Amino acid sequence: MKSRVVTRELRGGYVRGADVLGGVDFSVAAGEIAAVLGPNGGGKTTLFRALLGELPFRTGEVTLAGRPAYVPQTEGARLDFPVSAHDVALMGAYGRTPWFKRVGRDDRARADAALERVGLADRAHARFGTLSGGQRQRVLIARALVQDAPVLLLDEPLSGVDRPSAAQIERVFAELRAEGRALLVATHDVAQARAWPLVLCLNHGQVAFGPPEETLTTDVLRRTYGDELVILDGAGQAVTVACHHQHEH
Ligand SMILES: Nc1ncnc2c1ncn2[C@@H]1O[C@H](COP(=O)(O)OP(=O)(O)OP(=O)(O)O)[C@@H](O)[C@H]1O
Repeated sequence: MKSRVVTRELRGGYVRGADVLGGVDFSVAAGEIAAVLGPNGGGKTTLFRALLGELPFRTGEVTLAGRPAYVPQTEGARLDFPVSAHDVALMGAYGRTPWFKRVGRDDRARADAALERVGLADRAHARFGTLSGGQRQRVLIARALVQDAPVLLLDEPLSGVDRPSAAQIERVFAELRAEGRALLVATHDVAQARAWPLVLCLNHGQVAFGPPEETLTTDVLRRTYGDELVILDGAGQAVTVACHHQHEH
């Protein structure tokens, strides 16, 4: 299968020489989804910034099928801007619109279609800040759909969202995979990662990369999170890591 993202010996950080990412090697093919697991400050967002070309210092190789779309956590979004869900989705078209042109009718239609895909056609004119956390997350995914990128980088898209939003988001993930896109999803949910074909475990450097049966072992999770955070089920299988994030719901 054709690779959409490949990194070789990727290192990088914010200050020259102080690597936050130390040697990351992985490859995600068209139609695949990879969970990116790691503790708080483990380097998940930094990896995404490296793939977006935004990191001040980077060495090694990154091969991408095209510019990736980044879907941030909705918690970081400003809620007081007077923008509608449609305005936010339309922002996905800005990257391909020259500064001297207005966003065209086609892109407006794409924004409508993207909101429809995430189940928010009826909220298109609602103010972004008045939507629920899960709905805002879906709008941010709609923005990425408008961008039409071959690779999507999503920062904890399922964390703290309501159940209907989570179901809708997972449906869209399945569609995006069927379209041959590659998805990297930062998550704290080990059980979720177990359901996906690939897992990348990061703790400043790469701890493991591969299918969940190889990567989600107790040993790997302990090296990723530290002993005290890994919770085992009756069969000794690591099921979760103690939550180190305070998410608002
Ligand atoms: N802009 C920045 N300047 C300097 N250091 C930074 C910057 N952003 C992050 N770091 C540092 O890089 C390291 C990795 O942070 P990063 O945000 O990538 O982790 P993360 O895995 O995404 O964590 P979280 O789960 O909290 O989102 C941390 O030690 C952090 O302090």
